[in-house]
Amino acid sequence: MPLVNSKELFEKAYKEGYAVGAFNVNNMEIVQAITEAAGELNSPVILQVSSGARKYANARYLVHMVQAAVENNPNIPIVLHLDHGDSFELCKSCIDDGFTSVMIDYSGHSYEENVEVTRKVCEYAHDVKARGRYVTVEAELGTLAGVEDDVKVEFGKSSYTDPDQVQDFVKRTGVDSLAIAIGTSHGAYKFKAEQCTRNKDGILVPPPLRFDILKEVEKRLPGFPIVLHGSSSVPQEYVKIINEHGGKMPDAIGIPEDQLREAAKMAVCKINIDSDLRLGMTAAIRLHFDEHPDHFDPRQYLGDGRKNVKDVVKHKIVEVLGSNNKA
Ligand SMILES: O=C(CO)COP(=O)(O)O
Ligand SMILES: O=C[C@H](O)COP(=O)(O)O
Ligand SMILES: [Zn+2]
Ligand SMILES: [Zn+2]
Repeated sequence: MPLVNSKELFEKAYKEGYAVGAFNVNNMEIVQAITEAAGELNSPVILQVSSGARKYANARYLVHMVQAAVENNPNIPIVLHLDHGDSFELCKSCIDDGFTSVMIDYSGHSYEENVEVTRKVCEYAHDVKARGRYVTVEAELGTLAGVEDDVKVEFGKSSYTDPDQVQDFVKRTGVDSLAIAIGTSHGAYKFKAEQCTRNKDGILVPPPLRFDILKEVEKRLPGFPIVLHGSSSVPQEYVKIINEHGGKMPDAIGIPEDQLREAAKMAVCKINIDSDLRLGMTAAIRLHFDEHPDHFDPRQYLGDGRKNVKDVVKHKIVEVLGSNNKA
């Protein structure tokens, strides 16, 4: 099937209590790993492109690599989504390039500016008469901590989503899904040590997600799909491999998977994961170089990286998202 938007995927996910994984793509191996995993597990999947990815890989390369993945996996629905679009112009350009879904992230601006720009993107994206297809739009209310594109939100400067704003925002913008801030955060260092406790193995345990806010949002917007960014769990086995093979990632920590699984059963229909793929790729490549100092063929170490990324995605689909066999 051709690329799809996220509308029907989210309707089904909401009804059946699972979430669709949104994984960031930056190169061919990552596109292949994600779509092979989803294909083998008969799962819908969202491939998302940040503006950093667009700069790195070139927009045309990414669109065509995703098209190749669609041809190779004709039985699963695949969405091509812009992650953290920071302007109307960028969203427009991706829509014109064939993206089936975009995020306009104006959550760092005033509420009224966020409403205005999101509304404008929706007007363009939803104009079926103009381009014969409906492009779905995600927006954000509240700000996550961590590094997001070139913007670093300091710990303590992040703000949770205010449930009192969500109805007005959705009504005035016509947006299709909403990313909310309930304590997730971007990157591999999601919490400072002083925000956490340590378990018996000395591993940091982060503060729990604000399920009370999620429940309030769900009450105000019944049936409406919610998105969680910053949802990597930072698998400690990969951090350990990285640290034991020349890397240095002290106190890297993520969101416990059981909490994400709970969220996926609720109104959360899209869960964003990027850092865990990076960790899988990096762990495999560091291990490969340590074990085979004589290797210099990129296919050998990138092949190991690709295999690890595929394992990560399969694990997420089955154990966290619950989207296997939902294609
Ligand atoms: O939210 C993300 C992309 O938009 C990715 O989050 P992570 O850094 O937790 O993987
Ligand atoms: O939300 C951020 C994503 O992980 C994308 O990261 P990036 O901007 O480094 O491509
Ligand atoms: Zn944001
Ligand atoms: Zn994000």
